[in-house]
Amino acid sequence: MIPYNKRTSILIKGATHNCRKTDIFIDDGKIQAVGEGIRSEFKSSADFEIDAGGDVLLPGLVNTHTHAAMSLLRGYADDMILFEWLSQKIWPLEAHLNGDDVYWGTRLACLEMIKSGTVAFNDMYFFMDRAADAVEEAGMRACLSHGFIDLFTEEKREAEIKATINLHNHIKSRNNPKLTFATGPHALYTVSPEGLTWCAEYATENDAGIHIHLSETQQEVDDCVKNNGITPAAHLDKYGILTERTVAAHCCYLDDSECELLGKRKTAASHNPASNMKLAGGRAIPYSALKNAGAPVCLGTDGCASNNNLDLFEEMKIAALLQKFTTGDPTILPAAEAIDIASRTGAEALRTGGGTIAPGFAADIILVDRNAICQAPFHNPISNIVYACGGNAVRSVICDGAILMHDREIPGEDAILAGAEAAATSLVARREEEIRNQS
Ligand SMILES: C[C@H]1O[C@@H](n2cnc3c(N)ncnc32)[C@H](O)[C@@H]1O
Ligand SMILES: [Zn+2]
Repeated sequence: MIPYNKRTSILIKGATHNCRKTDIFIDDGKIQAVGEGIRSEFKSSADFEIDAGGDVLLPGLVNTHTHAAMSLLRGYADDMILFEWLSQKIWPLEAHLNGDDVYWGTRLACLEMIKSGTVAFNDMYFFMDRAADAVEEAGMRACLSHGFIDLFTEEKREAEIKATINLHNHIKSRNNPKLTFATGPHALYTVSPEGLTWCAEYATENDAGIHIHLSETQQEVDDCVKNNGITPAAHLDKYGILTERTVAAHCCYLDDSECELLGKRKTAASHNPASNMKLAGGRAIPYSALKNAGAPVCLGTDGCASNNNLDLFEEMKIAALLQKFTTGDPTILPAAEAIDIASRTGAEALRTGGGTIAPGFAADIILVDRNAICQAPFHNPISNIVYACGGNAVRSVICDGAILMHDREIPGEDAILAGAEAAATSLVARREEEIRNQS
């Protein structure tokens, strides 16, 4: 019997780590020991053993920008310009969302993320108490934020403040260390200065994260400079949004001084290359400038309506290729660094305690199939993982010392697929009925 979703003491034997055979012992949700031949020392302490058979051991991946329940909108609206896509298709459909939709959409998203080696994610959406149900049942870690959109009116701002405080209280009441809270000011074009200030102050008072979209398009930059006389990052900084607890998604159009500012504030930039390419944002994140400025760069998928999946293996490859292609420099963002931005830097930004394979770190780890086609030949498993493998090469996932997937099995998968399919069908039907009534 596999003890799914329950903390256990686990001995993993014969994994490949840093090109060497290694064992790893996990207990109390933490990595206790890593090394060749530690099995004799820990054999009697382990409740469960996994024979890794050479599978590649990696830190669990961290998706630093998602709207998980948008998995229900996968394929609903593609091939459009960002603002038209949001205002004509996505927001009118989202107006019909209810808590059950968010529950099923987040269940589906968690299933997809676990299947592709992700253990933690940073999520901004609505009805987030129901997202919390889904995350908890899946056994993952998540930082949850209510998408705060006041559209520059005081009435909406009051409602968003209430929703944010309610979510914070709800998460505290669950008393689950794997669930954390962030304020979620959507973007500078949807949130007033008063709203931004409130989100910044509330997060700082509560030592919470801040999750925001930043500098996704040229339009956002042009409008910000026209309306405020300063660049988007400077605008957010004016209202206290750029902190070391902040994750800013996209960051495509940051200029050098904005990269310096993120570096100074230690604000993490979440790179979402697939979404940027699909929505044709027109520019890749200034990866080297951010890195040189000391700003942590991490990786995210964005929602399933603009990606259209949650596979961070694909995202690592796209990130590496996009940097190489746009800079003309094939040495930029090498494979090991792509894995680093998909795991360690994200774990640090979300303060999960994981992201590194060493004693004392959270037992958030994955095993990638040694016998997958993408690992043949086995010259360089790190290269294979970034440039050849997809998330379906992941065999096992452990989060907080609990097994979430073993040999690609996750309990309840069929019921999740059925529940999500039904929720998506009903959501679109409600929107279609509205369209019929309007015409
Ligand atoms: C939280 C809110 O963010 C919206 N959303 C989803 N994808 C993007 C994007 N690339 N840029 C801006 N907003 C986005 C969701 O549709 C939701 O309305
Ligand atoms: Zn987004």
